[in-house]
Amino acid sequence: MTATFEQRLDAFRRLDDVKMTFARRDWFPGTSGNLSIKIESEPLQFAVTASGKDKTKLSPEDYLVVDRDSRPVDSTSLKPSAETLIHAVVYKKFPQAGACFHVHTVWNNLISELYFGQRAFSIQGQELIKGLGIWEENASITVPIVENFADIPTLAAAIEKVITPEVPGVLIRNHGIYAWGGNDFEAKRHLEAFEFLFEYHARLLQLRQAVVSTTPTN
Ligand SMILES: CSC[C@@H](O)[C@@H](O)C(=O)COP(=O)(O)O
Ligand SMILES: [Zn+2]
Repeated sequence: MTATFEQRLDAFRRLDDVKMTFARRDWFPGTSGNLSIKIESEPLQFAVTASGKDKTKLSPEDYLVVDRDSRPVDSTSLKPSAETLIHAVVYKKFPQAGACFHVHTVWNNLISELYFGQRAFSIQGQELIKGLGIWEENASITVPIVENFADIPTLAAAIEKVITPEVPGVLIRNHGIYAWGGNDFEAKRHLEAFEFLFEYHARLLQLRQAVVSTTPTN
């Protein structure tokens, strides 16, 4: 069934809300980033940001609805995000996912470059890991990191291969993060938790370095 007018309006309003919250944090530099909310599972349809828009602004032409092949459901002059295929991969691999958000931040870019050699970033014993829905004591998480292939089908295939249901996110080297959740509230919480963990870890490394370089050796 095609998404109803009410379903679209609800998804677009939710996207507006998330978008403006992230925009206030400067999470969309240079028109980067894209957001989606699932509307229908069978057949898959989701609302996604239009490509190349200034995501710090609201306009009547910010979103469109696409199908499982990332094609617009309605006739429209809007182009779906260039990275819509990645959202589709997430929804197809994890049918329970209801929203997927992508941002480029300095912290996620730094972590993706620092740990690209291991193709993963791991962190343990941080309270904010609970923000990812992982409640065990002293939990550790591993976020996969993929190469930033310019060809989006290649990038989407690389992402499909490494994402797991345990950790709701993936880093793209020197590009950004995709995070998802059962709905927009959960996907936002996951993204915020990841960003906290990345910033904490990068700052910790900096501080340790500063302490080492100012500690007398004798
Ligand atoms: C302008 S830099 C960012 C783009 O290359 C891309 O990575 C991105 O996140 C936004 O693309 P978009 O097509 O607007 O969804
Ligand atoms: Zn991007």
